[in-house]
Amino acid sequence: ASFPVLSNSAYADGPFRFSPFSSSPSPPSQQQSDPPNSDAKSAPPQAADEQKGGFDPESLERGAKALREINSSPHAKQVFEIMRKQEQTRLADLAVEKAHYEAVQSQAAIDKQRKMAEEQRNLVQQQSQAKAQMLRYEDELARKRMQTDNEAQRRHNAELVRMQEESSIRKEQARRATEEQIQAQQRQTEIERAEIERETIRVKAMAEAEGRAHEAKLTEDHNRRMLIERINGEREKWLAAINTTFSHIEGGVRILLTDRSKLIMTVGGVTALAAGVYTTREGARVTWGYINRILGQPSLIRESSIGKFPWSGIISRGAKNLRNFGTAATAVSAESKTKFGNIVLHPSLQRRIEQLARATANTKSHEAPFRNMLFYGPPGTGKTMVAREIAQKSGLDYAMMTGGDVAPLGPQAVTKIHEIFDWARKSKKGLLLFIDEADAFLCERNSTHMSEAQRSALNALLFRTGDQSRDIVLVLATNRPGDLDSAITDRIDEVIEFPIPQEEERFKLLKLYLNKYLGGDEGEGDNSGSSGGASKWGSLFSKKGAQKITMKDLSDDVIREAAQKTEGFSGREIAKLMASVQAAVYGRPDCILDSQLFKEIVDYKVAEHQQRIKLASETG
Ligand SMILES: Nc1ncnc2c1ncn2[C@@H]1O[C@H](COP(=O)(O)OP(=O)(O)OP(=O)(O)O)[C@@H](O)[C@H]1O
Repeated sequence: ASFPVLSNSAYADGPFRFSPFSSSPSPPSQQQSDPPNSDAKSAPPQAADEQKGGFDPESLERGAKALREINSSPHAKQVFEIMRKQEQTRLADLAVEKAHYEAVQSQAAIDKQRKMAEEQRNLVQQQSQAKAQMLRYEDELARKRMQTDNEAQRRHNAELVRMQEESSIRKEQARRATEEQIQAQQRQTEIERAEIERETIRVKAMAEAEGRAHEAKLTEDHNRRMLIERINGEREKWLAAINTTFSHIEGGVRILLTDRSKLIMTVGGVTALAAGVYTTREGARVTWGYINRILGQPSLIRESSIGKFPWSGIISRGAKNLRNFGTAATAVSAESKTKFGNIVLHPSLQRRIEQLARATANTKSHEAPFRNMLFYGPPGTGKTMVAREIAQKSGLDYAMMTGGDVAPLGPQAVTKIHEIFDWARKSKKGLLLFIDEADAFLCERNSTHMSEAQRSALNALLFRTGDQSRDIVLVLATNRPGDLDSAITDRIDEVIEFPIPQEEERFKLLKLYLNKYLGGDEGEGDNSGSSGGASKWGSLFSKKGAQKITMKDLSDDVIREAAQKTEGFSGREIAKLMASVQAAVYGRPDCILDSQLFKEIVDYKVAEHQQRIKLASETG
């Protein structure tokens, strides 16, 4: 059996594909029945194609021919072998191609796996990130919760502390109230005891007095009888004298009425006498007013070192003032004279005041213009005292007036202000004019409370103090420096504040007034105000021979404790406190001042001070 063998090219090129191992070529019948040289061969190709249904048999023919040639060839076996090898090669190529495709496929699978793994990794990473974020968030939440808890705890603790403090304050207040009540009761008991003792003494004294009164009554009766007898004798004597006188007058009047010329002379003489008396009296009054105005001290001046009249200084006051104030030269030279023994101030303030006093005293000798001063501070801190002392120590003449005196003068105020300055010029030493309560008439000119007269007075003062003066030092004292007119403050060279005394100053003040009021040192220093009054009473009692005050266990520690307690007290309040201590001691029969009584009065005064501040803050 022969196999149709196709060449490779024929196999590839032919329009037919058929297996090289098919049992018979197709269609053989047709191949045989249609020889290549038939009529159709001569027909045009298109028509032939149409006859064969589009099939081209030429390639088959060529294939068959080639097969025949191969079959007939002696190398058919080799050809066949080659074909088989070609086929094997082709199969091997296909296998390679398949392997290649498989390799590509497995590469794609690997890529896919890698991609999946990467996606997996990304997913895991994202998950871990989300988890970390969640953990962070939870941590943050926990921290915030902790902070909130801490804050709440802190608030709670603070609330607890506040409540504890309030409760302790309440307890302290209750304790103080109880103590005060006990002390008040003790004081009341003591007062009642003293009252009873006084009553007993009074009853005794009354019994004695009754005996003495009875005796005196008997003596008085006797005296009265004697007196009546003497008066009767005198009366008779006088009646006789009057009768005689009237009989004489009657005679004279009768003569006058009968004699016309004598009557005219008498009437004329009496009229002339009356006119003379009247004229003389009125003339003297006018002349005195004139002299007073020209030479006398202005009525606004309350206190002055210059005598009221030029001659009065020689007689009494002038001599005393001369002794007190001396000349400027002696005042300057004596260092001790600028020490302010009776005034307790902060050391720096004290130094400044002493220096000012020295400077003021020396100004006149150097013929320099004087420097005006303003003292301000809370009431009772020693402004007036210091001004008075500076005036005294500086060796100048001094005069004091009060701002409150100006307003009542009305329209006359302007004249009075000018009078003061004219009068001040007469001083040869120079004059320190101290105006206390200066804000009373030197307040802001725009103020609605200011009357027209006050405004004019202020203008007059501004006019007189316009230039630097070599004759007058103006010292103003006020509690309200802010109220002063700006033109007034413009004329001030030295502004000094007087603060409330500190603990050390309070200690010194307490000691000073303890000595002054209770230590027998009562005659000296400033006696103005209520404190001064108390001092006078103290000396009055001792002069009358009352029991002397005895001090018991009143150490510096007790006084220092009082100084600590009296925080916020002014100098005046401390002076008054010591005056109260003095009064309490005199209220006791034994006149003993012990630390307990002292502490009681201090506590009482401190409570009073607090109460006053409370009231002031409530009303103000
Ligand atoms: N620094 C002080 N040293 C000693 N005593 C003082 C002092 N301050 C006040 N006092 C006492 O207080 C009283 C009143 O003082 P002073 O009149 O000088 O006060 P002030 O400041 O002028 O008060 P106000 O503004 O009310 O006039 C004095 O008489 C004195 O007893």
